[in-house]
Amino acid sequence: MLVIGVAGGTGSGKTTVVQQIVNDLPAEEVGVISQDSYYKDLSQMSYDDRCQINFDHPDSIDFQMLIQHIKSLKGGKSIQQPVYSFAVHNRLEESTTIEPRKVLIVEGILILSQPELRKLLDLKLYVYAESDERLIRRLKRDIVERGRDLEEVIDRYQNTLRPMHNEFIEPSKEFADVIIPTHRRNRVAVELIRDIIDQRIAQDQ
Ligand SMILES: Nc1ncnc2c1ncn2[C@@H]1O[C@H](COP(=O)(O)OP(=O)(O)O)[C@@H](O)[C@H]1O
Ligand SMILES: O=c1ccn([C@@H]2O[C@H](COP(=O)(O)O)[C@@H](O)[C@H]2O)c(=O)[nH]1
Repeated sequence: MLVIGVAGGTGSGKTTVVQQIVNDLPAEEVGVISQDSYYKDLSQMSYDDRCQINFDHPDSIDFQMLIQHIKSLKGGKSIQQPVYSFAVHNRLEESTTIEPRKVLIVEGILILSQPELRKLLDLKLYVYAESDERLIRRLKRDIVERGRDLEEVIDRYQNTLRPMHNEFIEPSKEFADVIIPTHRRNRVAVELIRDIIDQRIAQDQ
């Protein structure tokens, strides 16, 4: 199995790049897991308390479970991936079955920040966009898709998102094999990654 890690700040375009890569591959050969599914279970807290959590700090993620799940998939076993709701800031009761595939893409802001996790990655990508562009994208997305308002997004950006980005995410760029700029749609970078994946799939046949 080829395991590809895709990191980058919020709004950098990770999900979009992963989608472009996946669209070009046969569905039965590629699986995607998102770091967002591994936010810790906060059921014991009230909604108001959950709203105060720093969701950009590595401690908010159950990396042990994520690492265990990648190891299981590498070992040919399926996993039950938790389902996370941004609307309620919590894990839901249900889970999603993910089957092992030839290619596994693991995507999320902090994917390159954890040494134990990095060891499991065969190819490390960092998706890059300027911070003002990321903030604009995040504002639009969170208001339209995640039920936030302007004040909430700006407050989180200033208090947790920006400092955590500077402390944990931006420095993890040094571990990337390839940095993908997304100030515009970047077809060439996606084709490059696709070629690497094609070669690996062909080798395994
Ligand atoms: N290259 C790009 N140019 C313009 N908009 C983009 C680009 N890449 C992503 N977007 C938009 O920015 C928003 C955030 O992108 P997304 O892929 O969800 O980022 P991430 O997963 O890194 O948070 C989405 O609305 C997406 O359509
Ligand atoms: O309950 C939550 C959990 C996380 N967030 C924010 O999500 C982003 C990470 O997701 P991306 O898709 O990479 O943008 C992170 O910056 C958290 O602040 C949230 O708003 N609510």
